[in-house]
Amino acid sequence: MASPLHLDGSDVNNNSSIKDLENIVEDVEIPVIDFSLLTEGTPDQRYLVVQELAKACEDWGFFVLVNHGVPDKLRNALMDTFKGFFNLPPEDKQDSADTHAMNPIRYGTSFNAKVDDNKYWREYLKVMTHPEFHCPTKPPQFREELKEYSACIRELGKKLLGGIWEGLGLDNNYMREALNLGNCFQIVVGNHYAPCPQPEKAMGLPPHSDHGLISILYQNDVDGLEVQHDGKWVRVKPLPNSYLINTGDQMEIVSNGKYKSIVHRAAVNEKRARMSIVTVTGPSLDTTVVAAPQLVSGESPATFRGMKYGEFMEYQQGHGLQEKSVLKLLRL
Ligand SMILES: O=C(O)CCC(=O)C(=O)O
Ligand SMILES: [Fe+2]
Repeated sequence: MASPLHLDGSDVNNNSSIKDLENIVEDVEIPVIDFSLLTEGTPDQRYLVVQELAKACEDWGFFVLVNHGVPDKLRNALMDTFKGFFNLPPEDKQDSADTHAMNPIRYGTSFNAKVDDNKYWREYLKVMTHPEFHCPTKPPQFREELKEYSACIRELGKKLLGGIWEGLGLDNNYMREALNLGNCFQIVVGNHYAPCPQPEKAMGLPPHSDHGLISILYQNDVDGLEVQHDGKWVRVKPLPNSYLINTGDQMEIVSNGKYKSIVHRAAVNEKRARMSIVTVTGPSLDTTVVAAPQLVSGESPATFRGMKYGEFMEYQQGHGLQEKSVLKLLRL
């Protein structure tokens, strides 16, 4: 795949401090959660995996999910189809050009090329798939595959969230209603990071947290995701066929700060194109998200003021991406 970016300086991030290259570690054990125990385990196994999930969310905000049940064939087909989209002639991709944060289909480079001071070495396609399903018309197989994939990930997400609420001592039905998860917002993001001639000077995505409740990510066989943990950047090496799950800003609000959204970034390399597909799941866009009342008390007052999820997302997507900048605005 040819890179849509240029090395005239404008697309390479010259701000090397952002990279913090000294501080990257690889040999850290990231929590692994066996999804099948949550759905098919004995009551004892389920109890234990809910505890593991709670610990992973509290200590990391990030974990590897295995035995998730999403067919490999479907995942691989969709990855190929996203690749097919990025390979289309520029004019076809420009039909979906990112002009506004709330457009249901958005293609672009960097994060928000209109406002980014430094451009990121990334090409993306963001497609809203729930409560209304959207899809680009090319490649022709996109619609069917994305429909099936997004439905599959919604199911997975609902079950994972169920386990997370349980670990927080919250009632699943209550949370479904409070966050209007029947109309949950879902967006599928394809990222393409072409080989970069000067990877030491560029970033694919800068340090940021995701806006939703949880994000469910998989990548091709090229690493590059780094997550912030205990003051270090941990380079993630996924297990074969796994998903990488991270908690987002709405989870931090709902859990009243107990489960922090994890700050992560994407590094690029000189040799091989990297691709990732990230599905972000959140409450319905019109839900005003606040801490679950059961987690607020005299000793633990609410940490964030409420904001409609749709407004939160629009603000985050319409500005430059910077750590947890939107969440910080809501801190009480
Ligand atoms: O490509 C990756 O590994 C990270 C992508 C990401 O963080 C995002 O799309 O929000
Ligand atoms: Fe992200």
